[in-house]
Amino acid sequence: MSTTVAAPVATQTPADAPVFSVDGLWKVFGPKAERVPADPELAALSPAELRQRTGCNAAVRDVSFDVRKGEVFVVMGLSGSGKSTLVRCLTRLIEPTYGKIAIEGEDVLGMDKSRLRELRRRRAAMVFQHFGLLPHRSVLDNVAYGLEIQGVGKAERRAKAEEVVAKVGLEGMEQRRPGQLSGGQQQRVGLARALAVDPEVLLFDEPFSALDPLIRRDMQEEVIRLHREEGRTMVFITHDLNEALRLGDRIALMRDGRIVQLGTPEEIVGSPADDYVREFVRDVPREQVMTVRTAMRPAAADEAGHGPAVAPEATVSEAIEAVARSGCPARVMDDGRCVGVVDSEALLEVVAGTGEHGEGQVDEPGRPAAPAPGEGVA
Ligand SMILES: Nc1ncnc2c1ncn2[C@@H]1O[C@H](COP(=O)(O)OP(=O)(O)OP(=O)(O)O)[C@@H](O)[C@H]1O
Repeated sequence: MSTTVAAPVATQTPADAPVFSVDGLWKVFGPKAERVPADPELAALSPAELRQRTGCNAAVRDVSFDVRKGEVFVVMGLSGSGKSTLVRCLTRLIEPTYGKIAIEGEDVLGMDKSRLRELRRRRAAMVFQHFGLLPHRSVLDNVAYGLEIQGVGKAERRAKAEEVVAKVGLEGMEQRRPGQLSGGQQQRVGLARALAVDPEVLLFDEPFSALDPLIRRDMQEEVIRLHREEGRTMVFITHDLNEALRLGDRIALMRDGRIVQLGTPEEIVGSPADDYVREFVRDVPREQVMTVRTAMRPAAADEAGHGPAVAPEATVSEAIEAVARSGCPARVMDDGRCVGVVDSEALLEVVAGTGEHGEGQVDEPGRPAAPAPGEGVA
């Protein structure tokens, strides 16, 4: 049995607190696991050396990050990098070995059983890869299940279940059993069940990896739509880089239990923190991820008044289209003001990954190309 060592969590008011705040988190499996984070020499060993010396496996190693309200926070990495362990630690489905976790400023490691139950049932709902549906219950009853175990009355939970079933596009299927649904539809039921309890944060553990590519794409669109419409905070595990880039506001890229880089898709693709990340993102079509901010230069006097307009968050790919159509540089317009221009040369440099903009210089003040201190290379 490992002992959890909980250091005190700073008090923050819910309004300004991140949804999750994780600080120096470790999960070590194996005998006397707690000695590993406590001993700098053991903590510094490679995974293989650690296993050899202690028989322990450090699945999560000294990880720190915040999940901000309303963002889609993606945890990405290859198989075995520690994604599931990390996300399960957030609600103590796996008991962390060392570190601090807070949800909206409340210390998770100090929660008693009933508070923890409340956390898992109401505040941080999980959507799993294997949908975990009850086979003999209808879609509606499966969706209402989370409310039922909370003790919500029948009429109220039925009304809520009907509402979320419609929200995820399963209208007309309320009375079917899970076995009468396709994989994608079953995953929608899983999603609806999590949404029904109206959680502060949805935790997705590789929910779409068993789905075929087209249905997977559909479900990703669904998540994006729900996020846009509801602004719900989401933590999303995936080993698929394209999925991470499509869904993530920010991505934590894990390797051997550590976060090797934490940043926006643009930061990760444009400014990889090390050779591992660079290799990881090598084949990403940069023009679909990088925004025009990367390629922007100040407008000359005769450029500010004409030319196609693009938004600062437009992708390089969109700007290429605008420039190609008009034959002149595009103006980057923010709130009706021209904040710079992008010409074909700078745009092509982003695509090729060469020149001044090759590694994602983000010119705008306050938007560093490199991850912010304490957030980047762990
Ligand atoms: N109960 C356990 N006992 C011992 N080692 C474990 C246990 N659970 C996970 N591990 C190890 O911890 C490491 C991280 O596992 P984890 O499942 O978190 O990785 P993952 O990135 O989610 O992988 P996948 O994408 O394959 O699910 C792996 O080396 C795994 O073998």
